[in-house]
Amino acid sequence: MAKTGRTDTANQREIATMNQAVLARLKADDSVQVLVDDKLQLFGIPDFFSAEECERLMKMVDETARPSPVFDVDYGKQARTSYSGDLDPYNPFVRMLHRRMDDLMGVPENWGETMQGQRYAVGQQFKAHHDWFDTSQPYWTGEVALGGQRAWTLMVYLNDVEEGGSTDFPKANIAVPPQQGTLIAWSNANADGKVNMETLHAGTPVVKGVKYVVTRWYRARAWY
Ligand SMILES: O=C(O)CCC(=O)C(=O)O
Ligand SMILES: [Fe+2]
Repeated sequence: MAKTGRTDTANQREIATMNQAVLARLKADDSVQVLVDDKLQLFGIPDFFSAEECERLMKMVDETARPSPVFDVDYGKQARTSYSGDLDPYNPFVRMLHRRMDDLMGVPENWGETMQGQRYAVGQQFKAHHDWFDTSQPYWTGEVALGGQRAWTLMVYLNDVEEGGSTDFPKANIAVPPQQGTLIAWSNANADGKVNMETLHAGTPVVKGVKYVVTRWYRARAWY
């Protein structure tokens, strides 16, 4: 599991402000289901992407996905055995979906990272981790100078998985099953803008079939 934690106090304040606005917006949105609202804030929206959009994205993931540990941030040895890759941020279809997510959140496009696609074959998984950057890693110096911490996570399941592959939040005792088009969103921080350790989560091993997801992380300020 990645070491998690600090960010500077200015970034904490930015995250706290963002959190308040985003939480109010999501709770006022009829399409949004509140899945957890005590230890962490976790929301779900069925059919956020259409089946056609999911099919198109899965093809794009197949074109970009490579073994995750080779080029991604270090989540710890073998924590992540899926294949992953960033989608093309200039692709009009990707941008259209980015904007839909930004509108849900009520934040500018350049607060969101480019959607990252992931494909898990049978047996592949993403072991329990936090999405917060590991501040002990060399890449952190660059990240803090740019967008700061990953304040929010949005994830969309692109297909139904025959067996396995749920996203588990062990501290909140909830397992979200993959369902095509469903978006889940959670804040990685507490109200004070500091990391919420209860957001520990895992992509559990696929037992049968294959699993495709896209993830878009949001900072609390522009990162490009
Ligand atoms: O695939 C999942 O269910 C979880 C993925 C995840 O946690 C991540 O991409 O950070
Ligand atoms: Fe994650």
